Amino acid sequence: MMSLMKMNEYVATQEKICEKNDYIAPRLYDEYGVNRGLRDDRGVGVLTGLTNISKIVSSKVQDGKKVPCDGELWYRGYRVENLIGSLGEDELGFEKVAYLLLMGELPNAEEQHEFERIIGGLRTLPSNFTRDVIMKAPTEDIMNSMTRSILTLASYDKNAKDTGVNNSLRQCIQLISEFPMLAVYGYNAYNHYVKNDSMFIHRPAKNLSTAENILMLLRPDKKYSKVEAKVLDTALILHMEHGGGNNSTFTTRVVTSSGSDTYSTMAAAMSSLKGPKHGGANIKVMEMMDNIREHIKDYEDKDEIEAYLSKILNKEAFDNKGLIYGMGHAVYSLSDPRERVFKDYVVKLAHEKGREKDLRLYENIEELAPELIAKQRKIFKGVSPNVDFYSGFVYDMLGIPMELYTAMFAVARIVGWSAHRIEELITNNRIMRPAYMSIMEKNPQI
Ligand SMILES: CC(=O)SCCNC(=O)CCNC(=O)[C@H](O)C(C)(C)COP(=O)(O)OP(=O)(O)OC[C@H]1O[C@@H](n2cnc3c(N)ncnc32)[C@H](O)[C@@H]1OP(=O)(O)O
Ligand SMILES: O=C([O-])CC(=O)C(=O)O
Repeated sequence: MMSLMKMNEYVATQEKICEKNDYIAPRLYDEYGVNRGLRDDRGVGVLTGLTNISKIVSSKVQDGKKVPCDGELWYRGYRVENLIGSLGEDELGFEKVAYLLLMGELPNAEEQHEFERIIGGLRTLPSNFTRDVIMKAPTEDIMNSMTRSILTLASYDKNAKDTGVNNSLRQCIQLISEFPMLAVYGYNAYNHYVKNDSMFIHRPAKNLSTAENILMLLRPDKKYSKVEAKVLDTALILHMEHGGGNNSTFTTRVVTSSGSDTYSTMAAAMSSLKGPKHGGANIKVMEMMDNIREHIKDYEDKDEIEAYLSKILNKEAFDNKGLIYGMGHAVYSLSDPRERVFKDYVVKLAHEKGREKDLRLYENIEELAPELIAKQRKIFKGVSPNVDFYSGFVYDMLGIPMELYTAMFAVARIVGWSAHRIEELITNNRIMRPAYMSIMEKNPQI
């Protein structure tokens, strides 16, 4: 077999050839009227579908002109903050909101109880699945581990290929129940085999909610407080759904439209979500914050913080990608409503846990970064902190390990993906096939 060094040398040379042959001048996109990233030059997405599942508002019309406004997120006709606010102090809402998104209407008490009983009853994996699949080849990349598990679960489903609506709904509900186990057990395997820590695998409880199960499965003593369960439950509700155009949900709709099965569709959506510009940003924010802490002496010194953020933007620091993670959004302009809900929890938890110093650093970045990005980039719609600027800080204060942050997003977003798969199956029935303008030159020599 070729050595890694030789292979690296080979691809370093070939990379230059690819760069020469694959380069397309940005001006050609304007010339041919092609919207890069399926968005126009003001960042507005190309219209590709209709949905009843959720609505995102980021601008309104004032005196006949479209102007940016504070962000709003609606699930099936209800504002997400109102849904969260309508729950009792100790009431956990993941299952109720999941029912709303999947079925299109709020459940009555009996329907909710039945749905919770079904979700609870499905919290089980095939015999030896944890040992034979999850424990094999442990990795810190829990999204990869989960994706592998999802694809393998197809082999245990006698009806895996049936893409009918009712079979797909059954598979989606089953995966929603199984995701917390795939995530936590994947982490447990990594924690033991890679980090040399102790191994424990708790069984999930039928009568506990999704958030409680996650905390219980994660902790050696299975204990958690009501407040911790409430905070995690809220985080999951906030991450459940975000329209048809976000990268992973669009992936769900594209793959569904080809007639593929539920397992393959969800595996594709997972692969999209883990990207650092999408769901993977929650891990990146934490890595970036660690990096900033290492390079900043005074968390109160705004000049020092600004200078380091400038270096990040100029690709001279952190991962040299030029992005300040947790900032900016493809749709929101002035604010992301979910960030505001997270911020309330962050403030409460940071005081309880003695993390005020960290909170100050976050708040200073929250204040400085949008202005800096707006100064250095071409931003038409405004830039503000997104849902994941604070989510990692919250998870950290709940004792959830960083490797699981994007997986927590997936545990929630599979609900939205499922709703969109069902909507696509019921309403569309046409393969998605956009066009690419070919600028290739024909070579008549052979
Ligand atoms: C759950 C979620 O998916 S929320 C998003 C999570 N992602 C992140 O936090 C990663 C950091 N943020 C980003 O990369 C971007 O803001 C995205 C991917 C979320 C949205 O990207 P876009 O819609 O292309 O943003 P927008 O149109 O406002 O960008 C305009 C310019 O500002 C840049 N920009 C936007 N956000 C940032 C940022 N946080 N840091 C640096 N530059 C940024 C864009 O790269 C673009 O630059 P370019 O013209 O040189 O290509
Ligand atoms: O909508 C998007 O582009 C990103 C997303 O999924 C979210 O913010 O939850």
